[in-house]
Amino acid sequence: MSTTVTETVREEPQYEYYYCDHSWNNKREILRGEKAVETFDEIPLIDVERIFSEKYEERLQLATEVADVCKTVGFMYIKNHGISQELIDDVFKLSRTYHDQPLEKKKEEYVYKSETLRGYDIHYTKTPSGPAVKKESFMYSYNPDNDPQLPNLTPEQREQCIGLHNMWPDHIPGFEPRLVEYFAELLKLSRRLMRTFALGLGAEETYFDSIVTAPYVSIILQHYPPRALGAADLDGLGAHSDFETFTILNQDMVGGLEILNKNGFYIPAKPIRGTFVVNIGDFLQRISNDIFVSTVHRVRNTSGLERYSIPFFLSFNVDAEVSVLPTCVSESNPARYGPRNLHEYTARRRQLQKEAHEKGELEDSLV
Ligand SMILES: O=C(O)CCC(=O)C(=O)O
Ligand SMILES: [Fe+2]
Repeated sequence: MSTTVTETVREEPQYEYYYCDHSWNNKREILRGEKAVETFDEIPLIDVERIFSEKYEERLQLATEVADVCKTVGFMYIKNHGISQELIDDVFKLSRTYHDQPLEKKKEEYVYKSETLRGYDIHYTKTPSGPAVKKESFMYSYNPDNDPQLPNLTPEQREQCIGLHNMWPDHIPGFEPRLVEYFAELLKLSRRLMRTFALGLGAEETYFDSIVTAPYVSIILQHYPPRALGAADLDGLGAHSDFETFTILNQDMVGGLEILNKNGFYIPAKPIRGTFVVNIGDFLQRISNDIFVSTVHRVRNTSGLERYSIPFFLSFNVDAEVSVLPTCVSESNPARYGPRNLHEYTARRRQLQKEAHEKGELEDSLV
């Protein structure tokens, strides 16, 4: 009898639940035992120096390598990306300076003071001795006035660039100018990478150029304190997929980011100095007709140290209706999705967040 019970339990499919499309009801089956498939157990490192090459053949070769990883892992480290280590070190210093301030000071830029939810946010977890900070963040977004490639916008298009309403802690010397400089550098890199993805999906290199002229982009200065003793939630950031086109993540040397492989194992994205982690988001998966994969990941800071990371999320221009790429469909594999405006989707997300906050319903935020 007991054997039968054990076997029944073993046969039950198991799922990893994750946050996507406004809900935690998304699940991936964990493929173990006989169901296990070939999957990754490490994150590839790609030298992207060829992104700057004058030779089309070299850029194409890089795009093919990158696309192989986007189809299987959805995550990669990139090195030789052209962004100075001095600038990277400076933005981490500024992030530490910001987060080291007293809570009341940080709340001067509290997201719920802002129409567009830019600024400071904080999440707590329960512990036997009361709430403990799980993660806090400072977010800022694309401001067309700071784009090194100034866009030509109508007043309506300009008004939709929510980074015009960024909130800055003016009392921290150099904070805004250095972070704006970092944003501009990453914007340039991301436009190059978008070309690499276009090529990797079999399209013209410039396929996306006209819809990343004034894109919706955000940077978050994330701070994960060491996990509190007896914390109800082991995650600093729960399992989720990113919803934009792709993310360029800059992490410090502490570690804690983990990537879910197909057999349900979380693979650590160990920090490698001088690299960024780049991962595909849901929207690029969607418009690639699921050829590229948006992989679930989470952050668990078990180090006992403060952890800082700085993700950069790239979307398209606010008025871009984007369809599945023609190169990703065929007669036998038609488009699985219709056109979508990612900006409307993100506006809806902000609206839901605001409503949940007003009702005091944010599940893990006891603010
Ligand atoms: O902090 C990290 O390493 C990852 C952050 C992340 O996944 C996110 O903000 O979407
Ligand atoms: Fe993420």
